[in-house]
Amino acid sequence: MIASILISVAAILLGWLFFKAWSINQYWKKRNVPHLEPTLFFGNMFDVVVKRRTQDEIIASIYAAFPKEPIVGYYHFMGPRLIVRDIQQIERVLIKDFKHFMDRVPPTDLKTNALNINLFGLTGNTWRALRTKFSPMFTTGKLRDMLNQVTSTSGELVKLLDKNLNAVDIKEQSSKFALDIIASCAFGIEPGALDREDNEFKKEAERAFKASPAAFFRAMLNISFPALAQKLKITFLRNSTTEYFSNVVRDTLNHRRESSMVRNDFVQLMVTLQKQGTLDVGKYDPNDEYLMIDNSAAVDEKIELTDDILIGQSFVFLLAGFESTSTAMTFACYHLSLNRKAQEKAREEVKKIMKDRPEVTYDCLKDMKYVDHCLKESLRLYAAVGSLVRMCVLPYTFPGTDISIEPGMRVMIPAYAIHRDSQYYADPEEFLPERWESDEKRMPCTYLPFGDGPRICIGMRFAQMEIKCFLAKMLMNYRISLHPSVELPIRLNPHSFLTKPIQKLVFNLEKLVE
Ligand code: HEM
Repeated sequence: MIASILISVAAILLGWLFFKAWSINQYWKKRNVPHLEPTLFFGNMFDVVVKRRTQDEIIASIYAAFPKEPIVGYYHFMGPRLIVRDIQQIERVLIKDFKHFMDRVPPTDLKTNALNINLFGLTGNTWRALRTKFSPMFTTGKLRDMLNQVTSTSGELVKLLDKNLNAVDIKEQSSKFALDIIASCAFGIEPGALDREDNEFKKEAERAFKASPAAFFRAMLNISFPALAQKLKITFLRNSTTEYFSNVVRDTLNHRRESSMVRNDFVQLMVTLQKQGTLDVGKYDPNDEYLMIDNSAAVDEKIELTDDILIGQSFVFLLAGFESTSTAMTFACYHLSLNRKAQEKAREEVKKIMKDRPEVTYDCLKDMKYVDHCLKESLRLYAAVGSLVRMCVLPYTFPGTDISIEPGMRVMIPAYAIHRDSQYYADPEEFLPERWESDEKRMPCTYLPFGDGPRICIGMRFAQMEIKCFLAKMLMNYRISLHPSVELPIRLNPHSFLTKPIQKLVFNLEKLVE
């Protein structure tokens, strides 16, 4: 008797679950929005789970399936979302109608975790107030001051690489380089300190970013079902990781305040910001304009810069700037190794600019135009973030369409697909740095490795400076070729949050002597 009641209850529950999943899958059909047929529970993301394709590759195939549609629907597991295909509509979402699409995620509980108070995840006016405070940290003047930390770390990198030139795992080496720079600039740790294998900071960072089924599950839950993740108290990172990094920044902040020590890094700028309430922008530079967001719609939100807020920002610089930068360095080496002519041309440029100069300066990097084009082209083909996300925060009707959305709807900008669309790039699959030589302006919002609009990557130029410095050192010191063991074409890892190859990219380095 009890068994049959239990079986009936289970059957009803199961039936309800299937009905719920089925009715979610009717969302776009009911609204007459074009979409591909989803599967129950997985929506259009089944291939991600079985590691067949990445989220961005799936989005690109949906993008390709509707060449005439400005906007299409899809299902991110059990969440209906939109993909904006049309460039003018994308420009509206990212820039012109930004006030409707200000956030990426729903507001989080800022009290439970200091690291939640960071620029990437913050919402609404709190984000805006903080972004305005932190933007001056990334102006040309401040980056120039920080270059020293980058160049001294790049010297260490060459010493490290010289020890073994065969089958070099560039991702591993560039990760050490990027981590050392972030540790030095955002956590106030001396450059080179991470060279020791037993370094605690390095161990913790490696643990935090290690790809594992548990990490994939935590990331998926937080991205796809943030409300559920909050309820279950499952965060992106383990509590021990949060505690460790919070303590490092807290100790550094206290030390800087108590001692007379001054260093050119983000920690110092944060201490000044906390003391004065603002940062001096310094000399006007047109390159800084991208940081000066339109604040006309901002409510004058007063934000007290507590230590927790500063900790959150140091941490997001690590979270947003470590893996993305080292992956971009690896992909740039990959493209240069397969395109020998481009590699030689880039090397000639670097050698010419660096002739009779002991060290790379900010102006040297600025003059390396071809290296810049190689980096731009590499990021076009493999942008670390292949799909930008915005959440609708005010009801919106896409102009010229019947598609209306309500707050809470996620809208995806398919950067990976746009970067490979022959409408915007001739021979889109080819690595052609020369395409960036012509000065004529590209259509807005067709090049998005750092996003666009008021929420564009705040660290864009810091990252470009760091990667160009890395490439300049690599080109001056080594001829780079792909190790014959690397299977081509490369495949992307569907279980990685960022665009990353599934196979290890290893290289042979030939030492160049002057
Ligand atoms: C190659 C390296 C990097 C790439 C490809 C990259 C890419 C991106 C992208 C695509 C976004 C989202 C933009 C949008 O939604 O429109 C973003 C946001 C962000 N990035 Fe980066 N990033 C890189 C390096 C860095 C570095 C080095 C830092 C810090 C030092 C950083 C800090 C941030 C922050 C704080 C945000 C959130 C900005 C906001 O919402 O106001 N990133 N990045």
